[in-house]
Amino acid sequence: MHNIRQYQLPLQKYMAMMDLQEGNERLFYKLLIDNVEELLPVVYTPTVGEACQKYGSIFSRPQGLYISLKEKGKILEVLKNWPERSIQVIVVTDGERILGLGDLGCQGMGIPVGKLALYTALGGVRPSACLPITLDVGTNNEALLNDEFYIGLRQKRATAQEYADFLHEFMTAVKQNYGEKVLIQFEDFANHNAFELLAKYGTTHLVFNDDIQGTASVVLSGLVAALKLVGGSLSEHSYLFLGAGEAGTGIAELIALEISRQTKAPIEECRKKIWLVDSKGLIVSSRKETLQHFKKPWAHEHEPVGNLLDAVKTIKPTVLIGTSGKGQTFTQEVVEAISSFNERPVIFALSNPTSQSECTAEQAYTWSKGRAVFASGSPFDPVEYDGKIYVPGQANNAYIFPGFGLGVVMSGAIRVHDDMLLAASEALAQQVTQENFDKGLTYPPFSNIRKISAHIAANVAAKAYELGLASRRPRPKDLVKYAESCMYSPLYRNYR
Ligand SMILES: O=C([O-])CC(=O)C(=O)O
Ligand SMILES: [Mg+2]
Repeated sequence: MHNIRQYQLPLQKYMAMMDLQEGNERLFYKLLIDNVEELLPVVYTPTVGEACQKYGSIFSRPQGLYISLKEKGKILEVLKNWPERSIQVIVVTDGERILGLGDLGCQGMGIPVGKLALYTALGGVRPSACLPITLDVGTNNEALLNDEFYIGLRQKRATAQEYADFLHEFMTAVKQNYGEKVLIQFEDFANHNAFELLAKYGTTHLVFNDDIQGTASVVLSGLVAALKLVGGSLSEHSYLFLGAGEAGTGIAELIALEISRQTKAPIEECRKKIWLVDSKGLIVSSRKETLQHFKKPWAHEHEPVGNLLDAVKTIKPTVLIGTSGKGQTFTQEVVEAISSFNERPVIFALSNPTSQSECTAEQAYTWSKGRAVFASGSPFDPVEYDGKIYVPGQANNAYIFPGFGLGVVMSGAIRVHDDMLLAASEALAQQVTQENFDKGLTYPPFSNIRKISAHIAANVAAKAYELGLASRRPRPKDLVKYAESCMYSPLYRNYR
């Protein structure tokens, strides 16, 4: 830590940490686990975003497995080149939507590498059981195509049938090589592909989309906890989203599902409490014809509204959630408007990295005069406003996916079910203590994350058993203890 702290720039710390991961993996995990709050922003958002943008020019050694279009027809062979045989979790990207930074092509590799480092540090999945994969299907990022240090194929992205065939070969090869019980986490795919892949492979493979499902689970948990601060039940609130992509529609659907479970009302009814704004304004029924299919369930009866501020004023939501990938879109006017009719507005600015956050923590607290219950996707430091300290929560899927994945692999689950996402969400919300609430926090601190992950894993596994999706028999009696016993710890062996 002394060495790492000597570096001034976060990117230098990142590079030093990546060197350490390569040179002394145990020490890397020991540092990360013991200093998680300090190092998470280094190996994960926001710094990993900058690292991906500059990946070619900071490149020293390859990490993870690249599979390019050139390997079409030989993907199984390529997979067999990876030295580890017993893989439990794959995180795969095609780099088309890296955080809120757009198409970074092959340089998106930083994301699967970073996510899997958290699988191990936060969720205790053995490092050798983790496989980061980047599918190189080209990039439409002109700057990268012209960059002498770009590390990927210099061609436009494959699309349509060519893309579908390539992905199909990949999915088939993974199952053939590693069996049914390898968890495949899709990460940072563009909207259209993300929804399609999840729907297509959800019934044949053990797949999980972190941006749709992981984000949904973490945000639902934060909302349930926020209700302790603002009062009311989920169904008594109204929700407005800016951004109707993977995170926005994923969160919206999980909220609707949970409301439906709680009130026994049909899910179609529950969806009506939730409104989404995209780049063309409020999603309303008159736009239905031209909407992408994943937005259609949110096209409620309403006259057209062109922008977020007007939508806030007409819908009068109690909860405002940003998932658009664009920074500084929760303007002073927007925050003041929602604060004018809510005693305690709930404001979640979820886009990553920090540069893309819809507003900063300081802005949220200042413009709401200290009344907002605020959380963000990337970390913000505590803010002092009017003599009081406000601690923002970090509503990032990093709370969920490591424990979720551990629960899946330890129970030998063969499919992911939405109820397992609800189970993860519930377990996380239960880990928020009175002391956290007293500080205005809707998430427990990351310093306890391994204990939190064990509880999430146990609840997810319990649900998998209940649904008949778990293949590990017999079912361990105490699932929390079992989860803890499965967790990798970076200890040196004793030699005699
Ligand atoms: O990586 C993160 O910090 C959260 C996430 O999945 C995303 O923004 O795509
Ligand atoms: Mg992501």
